[in-house]
Amino acid sequence: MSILQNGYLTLETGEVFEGVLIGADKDSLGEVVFNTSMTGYQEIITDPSYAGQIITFCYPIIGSYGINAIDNESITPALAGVVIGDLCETPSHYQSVNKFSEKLMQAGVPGIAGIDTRLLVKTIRSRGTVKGYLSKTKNIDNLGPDNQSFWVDKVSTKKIQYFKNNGPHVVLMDYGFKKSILNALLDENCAVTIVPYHTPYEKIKALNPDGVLFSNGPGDPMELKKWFPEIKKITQNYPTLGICLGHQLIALAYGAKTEKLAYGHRGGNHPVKELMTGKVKITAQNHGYVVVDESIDNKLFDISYRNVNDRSIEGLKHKNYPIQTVQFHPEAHPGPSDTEYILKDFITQIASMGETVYAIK
Ligand SMILES: NC(=O)CC[C@H](N)C(=O)O
Repeated sequence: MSILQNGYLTLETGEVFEGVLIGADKDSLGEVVFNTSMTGYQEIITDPSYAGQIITFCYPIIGSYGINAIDNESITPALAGVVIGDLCETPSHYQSVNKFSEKLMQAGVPGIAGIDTRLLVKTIRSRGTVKGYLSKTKNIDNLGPDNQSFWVDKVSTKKIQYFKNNGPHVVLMDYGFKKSILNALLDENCAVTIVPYHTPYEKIKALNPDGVLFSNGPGDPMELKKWFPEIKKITQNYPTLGICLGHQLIALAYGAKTEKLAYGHRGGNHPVKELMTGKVKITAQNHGYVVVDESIDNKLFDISYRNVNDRSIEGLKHKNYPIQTVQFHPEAHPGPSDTEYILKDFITQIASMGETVYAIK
């Protein structure tokens, strides 16, 4: 049992929040973001897309249903820290095997509890996403060593992994994929090959996939600029689905631009409108960047989904190639599964295309 120690979250804009340190005993610098989901803290802290970020949980009590053995989205949490209101140290759930604070400790992730998260979120909303420093001391003048890093390289697989199955073969381009994406493919009987993010077209071709899925992942999509030509080539040769970072990368590979949102979309209740049908779906989201509306070549792409709150781009469909991309998370986890049909439709599509080869335009 550790002795509670006071600590501080210092924002680069000067605000200081005092609380109690939890988790790993170390200082940490990261982009301070917030997630509005009411449940799903385990999936959130293990989602590799949060690498390098300090997550503020808007829900006031964290830890009440513990940590279970099945809901991790990756083996090692990559986030820089967590900020919470009340910490529950007496979890109650039949599947719970661990406490939230112990999970943080084991994962080497520092955190701070007892924070007025409403005030912190209001501050981020007015300032835009800011950097913050978690530490035992106030660091108003010095935010500590910068942890700027190419996070995709840190969280992507180092070696090719293959999952045998009877259904269509999907290559999963791993920018820091969530386990739920792999599970959704395996549940539909897909054979899956997970490949590192820098895998070129020729190597993908040698794997002979029926379709390619570009995963979610951390950081600024422009960091992957060097690989845009290969990404474009892959999408011109295989039916493609892009999720979140994958969506941004495909848009960029075709000449669109991305920009940073003021404070991102992170939560489990983001309404998006499917433009073809006018139907609104409630989606799980976690992104700080977005594809710039005016930068999309409307001779190449149709906009398939828009966010109902801010009208930002939530999905694209290529006019000639079987390429579909979504900014939100059809695999859910945590959050609603209203859009899981997107993954199912992709698998049905690649299964029905079989050996079809289509000419590059
Ligand atoms: N979940 C993701 O794939 C996030 C994509 C990207 N890192 C962003 O923040 O916009």
